[in-house]
Amino acid sequence: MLLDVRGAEKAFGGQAVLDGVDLAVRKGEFVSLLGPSGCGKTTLLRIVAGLLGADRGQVLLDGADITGMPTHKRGVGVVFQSYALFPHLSVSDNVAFGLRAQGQPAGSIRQTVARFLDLVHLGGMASRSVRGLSGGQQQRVAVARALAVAPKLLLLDEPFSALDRKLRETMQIELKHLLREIGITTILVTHDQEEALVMSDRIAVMNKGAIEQFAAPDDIYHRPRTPFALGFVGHSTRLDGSARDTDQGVLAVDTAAGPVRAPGSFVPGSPVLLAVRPERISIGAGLANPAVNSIRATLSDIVFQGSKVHLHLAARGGGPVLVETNRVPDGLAIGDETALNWPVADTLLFPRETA
Ligand SMILES: Nc1ncnc2c1ncn2[C@@H]1O[C@H](COP(=O)(O)OP(=O)(O)OP(=O)(O)O)[C@@H](O)[C@H]1O
Repeated sequence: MLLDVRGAEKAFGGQAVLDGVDLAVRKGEFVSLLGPSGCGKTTLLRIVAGLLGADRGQVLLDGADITGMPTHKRGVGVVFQSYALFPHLSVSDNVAFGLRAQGQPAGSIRQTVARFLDLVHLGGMASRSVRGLSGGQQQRVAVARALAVAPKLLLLDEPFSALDRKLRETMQIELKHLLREIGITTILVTHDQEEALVMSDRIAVMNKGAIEQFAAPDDIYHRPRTPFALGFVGHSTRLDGSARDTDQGVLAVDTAAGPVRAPGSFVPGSPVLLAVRPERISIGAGLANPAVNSIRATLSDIVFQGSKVHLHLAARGGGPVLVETNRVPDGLAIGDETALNWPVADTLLFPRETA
């Protein structure tokens, strides 16, 4: 592991913000800390950066305990949400800043600055003032400045939030490729699931000061471990139910929309939550197939998403259902009732909290 955070705890004014967090990041990996505002992701990043001390716990980088070490000695590069560029300095002087602070010789500084400005496509703007740069260009300077000192670890705190959607998407892909090329280990803080899905090798889904799941994007989408991870990454339809019985590893559940089956097992009578991703549901005739769940629902809205269509339905006796499809089935109109089918194997099962 390049980075190993063990049992990090932090409270502000008696309020716990990090609740004994462990985070182990492999060398060369791109990891996102994903979660809603206030879940503690920036606090965790700042502890890794050395900008904030944890109340308890340890931070190891490359095997060395850096828990009490000041930021500038840690070998980490940080890109902040605001970029925090030096406004009175030129593009190249911004990038050279850390190298000068390290006391590197002028010739080598010139070479390094030129190399990183080329990498971020700002080769022609070295002598420009950073004041006149666009948001995307400023971000590139901030990235070049952070990378120029050859950190072991790059920390990115919501670095795309000041950019408009189109530029954000371009910069995400560009930065992902650049960081992979350099091979640097990176941790990104974001509340944007798309961003985390696009960029990460693994995502740590955070909720209320704890990591609920730390896994590859694909794993979190298809095998969310908690209802929170299910809800925070991707869309889903949720059905509340009560466990009936288990037969050969498949649980039968009674829901308001009718009986539904899911892989798993619970004590009969337990409150459970069932969920299914929108692209797994198909519209058609009702099926009496033990490997397929089938419920009935009424179409309430059709929302075009470009290449996909979202169908919003109301389950008979139940709540809202979301179906993602390539096109609206022939003859299906708003107000029509239809059968919805999805594989039992694609049905997610969780314990349900009851108030
Ligand atoms: N220096 C501080 N003093 C007091 N409370 C703080 C301090 N820093 C953070 N907090 C509180 O700790 C909680 C977690 O903050 P943190 O910035 O880590 O959340 P976050 O998940 O990064 O959210 P956001 O996306 O809004 O930045 C918040 O409730 C915040 O108000």
